[in-house]
Amino acid sequence: MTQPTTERTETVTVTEQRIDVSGLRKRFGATQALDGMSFTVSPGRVTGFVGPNGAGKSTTIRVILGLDAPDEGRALVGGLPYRRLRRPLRHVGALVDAAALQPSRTGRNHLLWLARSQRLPVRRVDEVIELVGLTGAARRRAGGFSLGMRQRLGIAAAMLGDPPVLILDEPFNGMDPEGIIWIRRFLRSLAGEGRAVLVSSHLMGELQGTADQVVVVGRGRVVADAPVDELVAAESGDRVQLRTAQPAEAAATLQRDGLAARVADRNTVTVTGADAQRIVAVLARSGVPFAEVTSQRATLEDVYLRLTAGESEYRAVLDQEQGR
Ligand SMILES: Nc1ncnc2c1ncn2[C@@H]1O[C@H](COP(=O)(O)OP(=O)(O)OP(=O)(O)O)[C@@H](O)[C@H]1O
Repeated sequence: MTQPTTERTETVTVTEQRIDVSGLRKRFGATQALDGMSFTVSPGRVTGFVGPNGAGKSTTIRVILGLDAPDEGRALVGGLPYRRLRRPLRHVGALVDAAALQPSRTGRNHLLWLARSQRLPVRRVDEVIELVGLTGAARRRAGGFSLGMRQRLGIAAAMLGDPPVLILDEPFNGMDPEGIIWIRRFLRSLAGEGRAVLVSSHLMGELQGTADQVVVVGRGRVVADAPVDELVAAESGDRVQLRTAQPAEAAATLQRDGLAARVADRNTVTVTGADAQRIVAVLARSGVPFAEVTSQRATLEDVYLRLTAGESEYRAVLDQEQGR
């Protein structure tokens, strides 16, 4: 029997919604915390949100969640400012301060209280407890939870309303290695379900395996906003390292073939702008011996350090100009 063509697939579970941050400015006394912050968090993607201390990440998240009002600009979730969402937990789940708990309450009671206050079904509480792997601990007092367990409880709270948009501020904090692996998979599965996920972090390594897109911020504005793969590929710049007992001959041979090769040390040559295959072919033809040819791939950490080092220099120059 043929299936009716109108039958809906079961994998689509959430409506697609995005976060739009545009031209946010916010001043605290003499500090310009946000200075034209603009970016989008798209559905079906994990977007990393990174930057040095004081760059404006938390302030941006607070503005998106309606906890701070911007002086200028706007932040929309699914096209609406947070304060206009009728049942906010159904639209956006957030982990902002995992320590904010009533310590005498059990983990489960904390979630029950939240669910009731937002008129969410009570059965959802046990679902999210299982989802974050807290089944064994949920009936214990939250005051005795480790930071990693509090993070899981905070993520459970964020998931209560089954929201299409998730905002997690430093979710890797306090997680043990097993917890980090769990959260990476969890974030990927949220994006796989079509949710828009914004994750702030200082751990670039974690984001490289997890985020599709990264928004790097400094001094209250966006410094870079690009797919992780693109940033890493651009940083890597087709750099290949060659191990050889005859570096001078190898470099000269490669240069004669039009390649940008230079001797790095007594048994290493670095080549840019060519792939390993071409380098091996040139050397094999000329008969110069070599031991190893390795493509050098940059990490997201390299990208981040370069981008934010620029920010620090800018800050130093600016501070000097302003006589600080
Ligand atoms: N309530 C406040 N009152 C005064 N200054 C504030 C307030 N909140 C933030 N700031 C300042 O605004 C700037 C941006 O801070 P924010 O916490 O948003 O940065 P961040 O990128 O989240 O930093 P971190 O990585 O350290 O959490 C900082 O200089 C901070 O000191």
